[in-house]
Amino acid sequence: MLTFNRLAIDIAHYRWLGHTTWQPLLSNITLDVRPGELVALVGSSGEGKSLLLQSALGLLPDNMRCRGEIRLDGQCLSDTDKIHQRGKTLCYVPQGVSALNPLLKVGPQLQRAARLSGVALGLDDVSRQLQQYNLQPELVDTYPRRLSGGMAKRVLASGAALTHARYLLADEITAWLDDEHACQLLHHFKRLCQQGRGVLWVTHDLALAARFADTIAVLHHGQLHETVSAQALRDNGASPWLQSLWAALPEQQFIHQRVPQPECPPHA
Ligand SMILES: Nc1ncnc2c1ncn2[C@@H]1O[C@H](COP(=O)(O)OP(=O)(O)OP(=O)(O)O)[C@@H](O)[C@H]1O
Repeated sequence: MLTFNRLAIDIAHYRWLGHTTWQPLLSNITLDVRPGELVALVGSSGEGKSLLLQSALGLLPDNMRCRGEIRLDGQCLSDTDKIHQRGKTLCYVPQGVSALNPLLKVGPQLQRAARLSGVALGLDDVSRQLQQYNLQPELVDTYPRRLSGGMAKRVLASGAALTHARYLLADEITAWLDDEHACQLLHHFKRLCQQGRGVLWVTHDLALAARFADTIAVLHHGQLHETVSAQALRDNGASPWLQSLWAALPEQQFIHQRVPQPECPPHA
């Protein structure tokens, strides 16, 4: 199990004469991702969702510090462990497509990512994987600059799935995708979960989260506001605030009601 235990992330503010103050971005985040589970992490833009994923991989920028614990199968990860697990046990699917190396063709790039997790693949294997993600197999022989934004997102996601990493930390994998491609991609990720992998998926799409995730974790004002099963949300069992956001989605016929303040205790 991948566990964030009372995780906090602070940002440094440098002042005169080398004096530094730390401003909290996230505090007291406790969240589990179990093998076989798809956890959706939702929250407003700038809440710190991407940084939370990056903290597990030792990828926080130099001007940030992380407190609390990140545990893998019960064992607390040191900074060195995080670097060691990166790409092997924990695979990051970044939000930006600039993560693809512009100087390396897609096929060798995905082969390299798989190799890091201990899987040796031929270009034929990569082509087949691309086809499963509705991409042309010839893309193995293509440089990333020839991919559209949505194609590049699917290349990144399909590449992560090719690795043998037990946990995928997937940052907005469905952004820039139409509904059909987004659902196809999430069906693939659900299948990875059925095979025993754990996925922590950052998204702004509550409708997709309610449909595909097992658990939904909501960040608000630097805290974990609530963690609820997607089934509970669909059954009207989440906090009044989250339930109202859900009810206001087009998929729910925009049921209009006053949105309670998120500060209300859940289920108040
Ligand atoms: N190197 C940095 N120095 C200072 N602040 C930073 C740095 N990187 C990110 N931030 C700030 O940290 C906050 C959280 O960023 P993060 O990318 O995690 O947000 P997010 O929840 O993923 O947002 P979005 O949904 O828009 O992708 C933002 O306010 C961002 O400006």
